[in-house]
Amino acid sequence: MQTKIGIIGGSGLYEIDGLQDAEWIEIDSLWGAPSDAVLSGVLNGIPMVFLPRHGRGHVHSPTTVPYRANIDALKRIGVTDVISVSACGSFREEMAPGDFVIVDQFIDRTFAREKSFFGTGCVAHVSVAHPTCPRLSDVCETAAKDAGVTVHKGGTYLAMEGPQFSSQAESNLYRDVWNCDVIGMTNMPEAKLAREAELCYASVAMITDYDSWHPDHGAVDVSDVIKTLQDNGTKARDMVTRLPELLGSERDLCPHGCDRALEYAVMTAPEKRDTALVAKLDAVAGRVL
Ligand SMILES: CSC[C@H]1O[C@H](OP(=O)(O)O)[C@H](O)[C@@H]1O
Ligand SMILES: Nc1ncnc2[nH]cnc12
Repeated sequence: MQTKIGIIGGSGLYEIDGLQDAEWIEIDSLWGAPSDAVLSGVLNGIPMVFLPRHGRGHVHSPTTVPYRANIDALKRIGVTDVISVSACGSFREEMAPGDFVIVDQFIDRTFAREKSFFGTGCVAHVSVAHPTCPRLSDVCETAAKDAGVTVHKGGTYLAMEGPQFSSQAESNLYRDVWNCDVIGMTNMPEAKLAREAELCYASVAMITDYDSWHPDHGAVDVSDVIKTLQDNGTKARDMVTRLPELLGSERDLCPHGCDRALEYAVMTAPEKRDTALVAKLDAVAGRVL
């Protein structure tokens, strides 16, 4: 199978460099309109698409990002590997602004978003015990290191609803009691939906601030985030240009089973399935329905 890379760019990453034959393509999704068109092209011989998570011009809030449409659109156009790049606050002194963290766990505290492609008439339960793909995460780690970034391998991402930042009490809870490493507002339900769509998913957290726990840094505000956003975006674009060579153009089955997540997940008896929902699931779950 041919690798096709999908980059979801968060705050500070609204474009990527070096795509050949690049064009913005509108993708129709049965799950509504994606955040924006996708920039589609070829990078170092491998097809790649880029989707700005908040849309060009930062139109969507973390709550209103159309997560299902985004993942469905990427699956629909043949993406095999999704790399999410996000601006995040840090709960660790050593994970400093400008560093990247390769996230491998999440605590999902979001509550105002649709979190599944499945539901009444087609129920499915996938495992998200290990929500990111280790193979793809390794590639991101190498690419970021090669781009000269200080990289921390592994970290727990607290996904909050937002759009307001956390209170100091919440920040302390997430850091001291829940042992989280970074905080952001967008990787959930994105990672869960990628798993439902049988896509390999890796998350690169670009640290912009110390949230609100750090005695020497005070409470985070958007100006803190913006200070490192531009530099982080430059590093992320460098990292992205290194991904194709590391991933390779031919792709075997994922050794961690991301691409087979639905194998035994669908519970609803075939004769009881809702035909309209099954039709909507053509790209995400057509393989097993
Ligand atoms: C601009 S600060 C808060 C905003 O930035 C992050 O966005 P993304 O995850 O898409 O990089 C964070 O999650 C918030 O949405
Ligand atoms: N401290 C923070 N909390 C939530 N999302 C963020 N994005 C960047 N910094 C953040």
